[in-house]
Amino acid sequence: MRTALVIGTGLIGTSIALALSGRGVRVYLEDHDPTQARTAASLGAGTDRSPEGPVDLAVVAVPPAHIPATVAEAQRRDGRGRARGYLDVGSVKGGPRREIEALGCDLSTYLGTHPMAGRETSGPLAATADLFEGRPWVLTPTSETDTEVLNLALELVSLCRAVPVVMDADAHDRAVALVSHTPQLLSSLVAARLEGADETAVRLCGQGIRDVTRIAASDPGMWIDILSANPGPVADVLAAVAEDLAETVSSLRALQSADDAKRTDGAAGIEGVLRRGNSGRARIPGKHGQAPTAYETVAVLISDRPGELARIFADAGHAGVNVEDVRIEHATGQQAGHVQLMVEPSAAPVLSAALRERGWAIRQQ
Ligand SMILES: NC(=O)c1ccc[n+]([C@@H]2O[C@H](COP(=O)([O-])OP(=O)(O)OC[C@H]3O[C@@H](n4cnc5c(N)ncnc54)[C@H](O)[C@@H]3O)[C@@H](O)[C@H]2O)c1
Ligand SMILES: O=C(O)C(=O)C[C@]1(C(=O)O)C=C[C@@H](O)C=C1
Repeated sequence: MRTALVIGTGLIGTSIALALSGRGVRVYLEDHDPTQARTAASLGAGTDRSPEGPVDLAVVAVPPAHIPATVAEAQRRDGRGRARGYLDVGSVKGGPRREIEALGCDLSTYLGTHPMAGRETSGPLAATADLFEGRPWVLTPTSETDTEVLNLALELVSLCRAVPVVMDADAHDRAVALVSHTPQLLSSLVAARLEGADETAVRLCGQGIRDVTRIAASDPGMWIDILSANPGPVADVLAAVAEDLAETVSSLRALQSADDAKRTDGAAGIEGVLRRGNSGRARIPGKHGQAPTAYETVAVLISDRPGELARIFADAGHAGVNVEDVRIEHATGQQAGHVQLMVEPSAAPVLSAALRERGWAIRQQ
């Protein structure tokens, strides 16, 4: 692929454009808000001038409700279309595809796709070239899809260092209802309990609630669009969660009972939920889609000043230890926090000893 047109230069469009530009593709940037395209261009994602003729691939990265009309307009521009192939990156696939078909689009040059990577922030300034590295990128070809367009999509996925996954559009929508759309709502529901909560309670927020509510900071406008395009499958999963919730409430009420037998049942109910949670969590794939790996955490106290993280990673590198994952736990009301370095279990004692030797304070886990 030599040229690409990205329509919609927000978080996802600009991240794709940065990855493509970084690998030598000439990228044209377009947005209905020209300041977004200009910002993306200033970040090095490409040019905000219009291409003179058709490009190899047009990537439509606008909100789901605008995808069908945007694909149709791009295919029809100047009677010859703006590209050899068109793909969208929307979070829902079945409904938009049916609308694209209803608009009379050419289905041979269109392919619906969905990169399973994102963030809770929007816009070009939140974009990064490595957003998709090692992440699944769903492709939903049908018997009508041209091989050339599928190959262009595979090349795009490979240039973004993602992992292609081929799925049927409706199966995709049921899967993301489970692994993305319901989690978004549950995160929002937990965070919503804090809205009117007492300040004394809110001040106690620790890492657990921060983990559970990170995506509650997402843009409501984008999510209304996503959920409106996939309401049935999300309602099905949420209804199953609601049944579990009702049972969990009963178990907790039983635990309040004076009757021993009821308390035993209540404890068994709660234990059941927690254990099912353990086994569901254990199924989440590890880095780069590999089997889940149990890493050991080395927690190091760091102060909040420039260069601390760089220094700790350099010291881990000198010790010959590969840091597999990292998290930062900020201490309330202090200019300090703990950086949690996740490493292979055999590397944990080596890393702890090396960091202690270099003066770092290690917290026992
Ligand atoms: N945010 C995520 O985590 C994520 C992950 C994967 C896929 N997606 C999908 O990617 C798409 C873009 O999401 P985002 O997070 O980058 O949103 P964003 O809000 O950061 O960017 C969307 C951009 O599209 C522009 N736009 C809106 N309507 C347009 C139109 N008709 N023509 C041209 N430009 C238009 C907006 O001005 C904005 O710059 C959505 O379809 C979303 O479902 C999002
Ligand atoms: O990490 C996040 O912030 C996300 O929620 C990204 C996430 C997801 O649920 O995995 C959100 C919606 C997109 O359609 C794809 C990715």
